[in-house]
Amino acid sequence: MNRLLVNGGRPLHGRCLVQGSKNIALHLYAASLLIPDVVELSNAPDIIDTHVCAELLRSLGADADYDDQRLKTKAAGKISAMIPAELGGRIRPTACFGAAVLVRAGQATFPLPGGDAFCDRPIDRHLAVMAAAGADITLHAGRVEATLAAGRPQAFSASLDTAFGPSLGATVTALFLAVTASGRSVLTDASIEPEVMHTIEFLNRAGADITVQHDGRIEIQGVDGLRAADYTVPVDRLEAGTLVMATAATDGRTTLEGARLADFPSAFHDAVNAVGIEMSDIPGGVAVARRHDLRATDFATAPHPGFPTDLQPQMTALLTLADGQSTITEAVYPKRATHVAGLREFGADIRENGNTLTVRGPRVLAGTRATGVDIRCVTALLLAALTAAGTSHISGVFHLNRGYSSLVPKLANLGADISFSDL
Ligand SMILES: CC(=O)N[C@H]1[C@@H](OP(=O)(O)OP(=O)(O)OC[C@H]2O[C@@H](n3ccc(=O)[nH]c3=O)[C@H](O)[C@@H]2O)O[C@H](CO)[C@@H](O)[C@@H]1O
Ligand SMILES: C=C(OP(=O)(O)O)C(=O)O
Repeated sequence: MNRLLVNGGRPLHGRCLVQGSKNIALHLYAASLLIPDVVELSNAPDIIDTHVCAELLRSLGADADYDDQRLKTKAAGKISAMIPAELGGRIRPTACFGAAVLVRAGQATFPLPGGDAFCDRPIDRHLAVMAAAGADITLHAGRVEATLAAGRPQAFSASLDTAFGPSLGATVTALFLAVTASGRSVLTDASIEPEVMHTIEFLNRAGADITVQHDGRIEIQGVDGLRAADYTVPVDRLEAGTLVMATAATDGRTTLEGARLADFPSAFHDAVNAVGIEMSDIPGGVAVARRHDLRATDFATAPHPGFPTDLQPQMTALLTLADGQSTITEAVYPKRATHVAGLREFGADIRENGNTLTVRGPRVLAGTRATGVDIRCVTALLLAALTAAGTSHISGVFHLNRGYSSLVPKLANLGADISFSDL
């Protein structure tokens, strides 16, 4: 079933449960490799990336069993230094896994990151942090080889800044290298994405000594080892944000169970509020509905609590329905515009100039055939299809399944006319 068949124009109504966060879960899976004892991660989403990570953990010598939204790991024995390309090349936090392997095995060889291919995924900050922790590093034929001369990371100081702001992934890599390093490490310009904050909370629960200072510095006092821990993967703010936009796009009224207003970054609230979407905390979830007809707005993606880059394609789709001209600036991944061609197939009026998209609306979208080439691209096309007049065929379901466990049945339960198709 590699296509979606959508008959658009049906408002979404009702309640649906938001899944556990893909991007937080992936970093927790990598962190579990640091812990020789049992780790239980509950509310772990049943998505392709979870299964790839479980297989990766097993290939490295750890136990990893996924069942009923729970990943249980035990990395007690010898950890292999080699992350295979066919697994590490399919997910994004590959260098974070590489750092965990380096800590456990004293050496690591890993491929360049996979995940969505909407633009380059540089790892220079990850490698700089590994070098600062005492690793010798070579990069050859798309593989990194890292060896800790002392067998164990040394304490270090590092900035996690990039030309596009603090690196989420490199901050997690730095945390992994510092938790059991000999001495006190200091991270500056560190990312404060929820992925980082939850990884810190999880590691501290496992016995790490990590403190986030008022000025944003992260200080890590190395400990001798980590102990068994469990953690509940928090709500997926990206699935929740997608459902907020799907509700507004179809002029529906939904309750997103398990979510709270505090789960969404402040810039997301600002943008949806400007567009005319009402969100409120109610018992058990967040209620969503339009406050008035959709209005154009301008926004830029930015690190947390900025507008998330992973919701930019969906917001672009929504703004095609809004009255007026919207300007969208993609400042985290300047080339993240894979959704534009597909949205134009639906009749959207979008101009692209560098990292800026200009959307003119409102457009009456018409059902079409379109192909999604990455997770949020296919999600944006799905949003367009939910509102378009007539039937749409969306290809690229694989990408959807990488990140959403059951978005399609959820939308169907809310009243969308959507199904999988072989056609
Ligand atoms: C801050 C931010 O929004 N990070 C996003 C990033 O996380 P992810 O961890 O994948 O990427 P980073 O946060 O590290 O990347 C942020 C920016 O820094 C650059 N960079 C990164 C590492 C490095 O060594 N050198 C370098 O230049 C990247 O190209 C990017 O432009 O992609 C994920 C998937 O879309 C999103 O969920 C995250 O929200
Ligand atoms: C781009 C994303 O993830 P990945 O990097 O895992 O493809 C995303 O979650 O939107």
